[in-house]
Formats: sequence, structure tokens, C-alpha cells
Amino acid sequence: MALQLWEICLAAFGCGWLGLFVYRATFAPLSKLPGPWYTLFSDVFLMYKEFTAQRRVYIHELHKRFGPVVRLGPNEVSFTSLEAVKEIYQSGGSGYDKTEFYNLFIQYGTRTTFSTLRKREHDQMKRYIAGSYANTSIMHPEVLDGIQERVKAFLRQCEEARKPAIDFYVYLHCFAMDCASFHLLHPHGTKSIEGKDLNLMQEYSYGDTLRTKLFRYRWPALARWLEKTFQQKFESHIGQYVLRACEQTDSGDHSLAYKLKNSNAKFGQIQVAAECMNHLAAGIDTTGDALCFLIYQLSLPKNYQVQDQLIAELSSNKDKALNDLPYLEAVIKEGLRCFPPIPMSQPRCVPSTGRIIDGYSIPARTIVSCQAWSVHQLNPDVFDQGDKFLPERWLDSKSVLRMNSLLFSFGAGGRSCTGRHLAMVEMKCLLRELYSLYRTKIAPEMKGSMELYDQAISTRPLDQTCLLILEPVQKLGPK
Ligand code: HEM
Repeated sequence: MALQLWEICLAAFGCGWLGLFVYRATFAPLSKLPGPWYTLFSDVFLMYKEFTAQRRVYIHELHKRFGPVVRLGPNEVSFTSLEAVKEIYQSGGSGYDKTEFYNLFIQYGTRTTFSTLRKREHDQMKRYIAGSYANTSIMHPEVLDGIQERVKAFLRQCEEARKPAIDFYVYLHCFAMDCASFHLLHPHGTKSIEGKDLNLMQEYSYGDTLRTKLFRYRWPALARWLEKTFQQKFESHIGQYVLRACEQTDSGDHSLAYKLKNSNAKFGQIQVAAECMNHLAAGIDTTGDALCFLIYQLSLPKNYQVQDQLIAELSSNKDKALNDLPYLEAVIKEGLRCFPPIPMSQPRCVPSTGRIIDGYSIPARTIVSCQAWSVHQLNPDVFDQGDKFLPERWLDSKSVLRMNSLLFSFGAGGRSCTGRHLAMVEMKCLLRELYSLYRTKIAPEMKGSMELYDQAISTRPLDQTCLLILEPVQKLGPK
């Protein structure tokens, strides 16, 4: 009996699928890696976890079950060891190229330092921005004064708040936005702490774009078609604000906008705006959430003694420089370790020759990554009791070098966080001022959950509220 054409096609398709399944299960290089069996065939389960904001926890549980190397899908692997961090993010300086995932961070249709995928182009872009973020630039009195002014505005606002409970989530995100925009756009930075640009912070930080972003990443062509067909414009108010600020001709000479406009690279206006918008986005929720998670921890009764020790260090070292306060530094690092604002995978693409990572041969173009959440918790030889908030660990001079090399909150290598010095100074200035004057406690009316709620790469407190009360330090006296 002669077969119909459709039957032949169906049989060929079936054989093809079967062949692929057999290949993936037995011969494919990733089949030798630890991981659940279903990840050999499809990443549908991983996608489901992404869309339901469970990717980080899912990967973490897999690492606990399978160890430091885990296959996540037919073309994706996650790692937790220092060796893997060094290979993926630091080999050759900047590590491997970024994956298409970073197309999500293209601004105004323009690629920026953050969204540039290839190493060579990134190196060129970075030359023009690195100077603005060097420690010496951030420690410049003009920049420090600008940050200090915003710390004062933050405290003023807390003191003037009528209710006894203050929503730190709101003010900390305003603080982070005002500081970052000051650095990028001065004198056209935002004034959200005072309430003027509060809507920009709210639009940016409260929006839930997780599924839109993931949809654009997983099905870019379909997303583009839908956006075109329905003529959707995703230009936010904050995006328009940055565009307008970059059109001004009176940018302060310490601002990134000024430096880019006056560099010999002759950047167009849209490129300057795209770069600034990206940095602003990189600096709001990260610093705001890092401070929020940390201050919340310090305000829990179980951590009162940490708060007391911080207050003691600050009160007896009033004239010390910002970087000469070891306990303050320890508290911030432990906050970043336990609650990394970017706790999820930072995906990279294995180079065309393939590589050995953590003892496994990984073929070209495999997506590989580490996630800070697991790196920080699943290396007990470096971070003993990794799931506990213990700032004292950073005071142990013998282990601090190893801990620093595994602290992945700012990423690692040439593509790690450009704004880390700015973020550290913002956090140090705010915490020094706050805990020189006040103790913080959880307000009785605080019912919101501070559990991590993941976005595409970052996280935030689930209920986006953190109600605290302030008690003047001198009233209680030194402990
Ligand atoms: C606590 C605060 C912050 C944390 C935890 C943080 C974390 C990170 C991480 C993990 C990356 C690498 C992401 C990846 O490769 O996928 C990154 C990149 C970056 N961050 Fe931050 N960040 C913070 C604050 C800031 C601030 C305040 C700015 C600037 C205003 C900034 C600007 C950038 C830029 C421009 C990049 C891209 C670097 C490149 O690709 O060369 N960040 N950040």
C-alpha cells in the first residue's frame, strides 16, 4: 500500500525528533553533565519557572541536589564555583560575550555599554565611561557633597513624615534615583525625595515588566511584530525625562552626560541619552533595594546587636573617612551577599572553540552563567553558614581575600558593575548619617512581605513596602 505524502512527512518528522532525542540523551556533550533528565530535551520547564518568577529558587534547589554544575536545558548550564566565576566572567579580562538576553536592555533602539554583546565593542565603549566611575572621580568633593545633600534630604523627609511609621522603600528608591541622576545629568537630576519627581520613581520601580521582558527575550520576532501591529510605544516618562535632560547644553562637568558629549568619540545625542538611561536604570532599584533589604535586616530584633555595634563604631569615629569604618563596610558587604539586588543568572555565551569549565567540556555557544544567590550560599568553605546574616565574617582578615573574590553581587571581571564605587559611597553616606542619629525598628503596622520577588535579572521586596520607626540614638544612650 502506497503511503500518502503527509504520512511520509509525518514519519520523517517523527524520526527526526526521535533522532534528536536520542542524540541529546546519549551523545550531546551536555548529556554528561549533572541535572534532571528532562533538561536534556527541552527548556520548557525552565521557561515556566522564569515566567512564574521562580527561576532563581529553582536553579538554587537544583544546585543543592546536583552540586556546583547543573544542566538547565539542552543548551544551558549553571555553575557556582569560584573556578567557574573566574573562567566565565574574568578569562581574558571581560570573560565570555553576553547572550541575546541583554537585547532587553537596549535603550531608544540604541546599544549601550550594558547591552553590547561582544567583548571588543564593549571594551571600546567602556573607555568613555570608566573614568566617570573611578574611585577618585566618585570621591571628588563635588560628587561627595552632591550625595551628602541627598542624604540630608532623605533624613529631612523621614523626620518630617507625619506618621510614626516611615515607608523606607519609597524614600530609599528616591534617594537612589536622585543620586544616580545627579551623577549622570547634573544639574538636571531628579528631585524625587522632595516629591517633585516622585512619579518617575514610582513608574520605574513599581512597574511589573517581568513577563513582557521575558516574552521579548524568548520570542523576539513575535514581540516585535506585535509591537508594530498594535503600534505599542514603550517609551516611559523616565525615558522622556532623560532624553530632555541630555538635550540641555549646560550639563555640569562632572556629569556623565557632559563627559560623553565632550569626548572625542562624537556620540550622537540619542547615544548619550541611551547610555545615561541605562545607567539610571542600573542604579535605581539595585541601590534602593540593597539599602532596603539591609536596613530591614538591621531593624529586626535578632539583629539589634549588629545595629548597636554599627552605632558604636559611628559614634566613636565621627571624624574618620568614609572608607575607614570597617564595621560599616562589613555590614554593607554582608547585606549585598545575603540579598544581592541582582541575584539571578548573568548569562554568557561559550566562545567558538568551546571551553572547559569546572572540569566539564562545554561546547561552543552554550549559555553558561552563575547566579549570586547560589554562589554566595553554596560555597561553605568560603561563606560558612552562607544563609545567615553575619557581618562579623568580613572582619576576619585571613578569609577576607577569598570572600571578596567570591562576592558576586556586582558581578566579576571587565563587565562587572561600573557603578559599584558610586553605589558603595551612596550606601556608606546614608547609613553613616542614619545610624549616627537613629536606631531603626520594624513598625508595628508593617505587614508587607520582604521576601525576594524576582524580575528578569534583578529582585525586589515582594510587597514593595518597608515600614520602620526611628528612635533617636542619644535618647537611648550608648549601650
Ligand atoms: C548596590 C548597587 C548595585 C548593584 C548590586 C549592581 C550590580 C550590577 C551587576 C551584577 C552588574 C553586571 C550585570 C550583568 O553582567 O548581567 C552590573 C552592571 C552595571 N552596573 Fe551596576 N549595580 C549597582 C549599582 C549601580 C549604579 C549606581 C550604577 C550607575 C549609576 C550602575 C551601573 C552599571 C552599569 C553601567 C553596568 C554595565 C557594566 C558593563 O556592562 O560594562 N550600577 N551592576
